[in-house]
Amino acid sequence: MTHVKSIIAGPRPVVLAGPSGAGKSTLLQQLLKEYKDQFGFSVSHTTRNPRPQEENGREYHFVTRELMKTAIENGEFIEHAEFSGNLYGTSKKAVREVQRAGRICMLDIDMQGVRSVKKTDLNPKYILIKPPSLASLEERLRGRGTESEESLSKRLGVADEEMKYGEMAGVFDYVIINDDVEKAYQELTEALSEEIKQACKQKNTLSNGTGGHNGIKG
Ligand SMILES: Nc1nc2c(ncn2[C@@H]2O[C@H](COP(=O)(O)OP(=O)(O)O)[C@@H](O)[C@H]2O)c(=O)[nH]1
Ligand SMILES: Nc1ncnc2c1ncn2[C@@H]1O[C@H](COP(=O)(O)OP(=O)(O)O)[C@@H](O)[C@H]1O
Repeated sequence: MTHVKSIIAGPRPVVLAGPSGAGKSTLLQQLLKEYKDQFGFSVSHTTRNPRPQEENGREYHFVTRELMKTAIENGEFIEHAEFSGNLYGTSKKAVREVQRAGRICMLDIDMQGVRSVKKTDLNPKYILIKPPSLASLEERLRGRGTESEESLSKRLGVADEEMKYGEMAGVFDYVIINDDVEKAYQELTEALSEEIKQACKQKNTLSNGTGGHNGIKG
């Protein structure tokens, strides 16, 4: 067991995993927009090249392999993995920053990352996002227009196995099939309803500064 709790205090984080193209980013973007005070994104490091709309420090910290390897050796990461020919990893700092802001930390990681996190005491809630079929996954990944044929086939090549692991009993707390995106989003907010309720309550308490009372005297 790797201990990370002692350096990362705060509410229980949430892991979103599922094959590339399942819709994790789409659902996360909607959640982080609607509940921007309640949830925060764990900005991972990666050695892959940024896509046209991506910004360094927002979607990822885009770094060289050399820099990332050194940081891993220095113990700066909770977990890391090689995916489709690139390194990806969650730094302790990324999670700490979200926790410090009083938000629930959302991690978007692959199945290797899930396996690694399970060996730590981070103890997140695990949510699996699945596409309705492998055919629709391919269609969506092609439609996104971000991948070369090589990268596409690498992603599809591991998707089936990733889902098989994800579907094993006890690995995930919730499984959401992202067929209709609005329905999937609703299921996600239901899976997080307790977190949303708690975070909103806490925010109200903080904003009126009275421990729950509305502050109006008399
Ligand atoms: N283990 C691990 N996986 C990550 C991390 N960040 C992203 N990933 C995963 O890496 C895979 C590829 O991510 P990306 O290149 O952004 O492609 P996309 O998920 O298809 O948009 C996805 O399965 C992500 O969930 C991380 O910090 N650790
Ligand atoms: N329910 C859905 N129906 C159709 N297309 C979708 C749906 N959800 C997401 N997409 C599209 O599929 C592609 C992959 O989604 P994305 O969120 O990037 O997946 P991931 O982050 O899991 O790799 C994107 O182009 C996105 O707009």
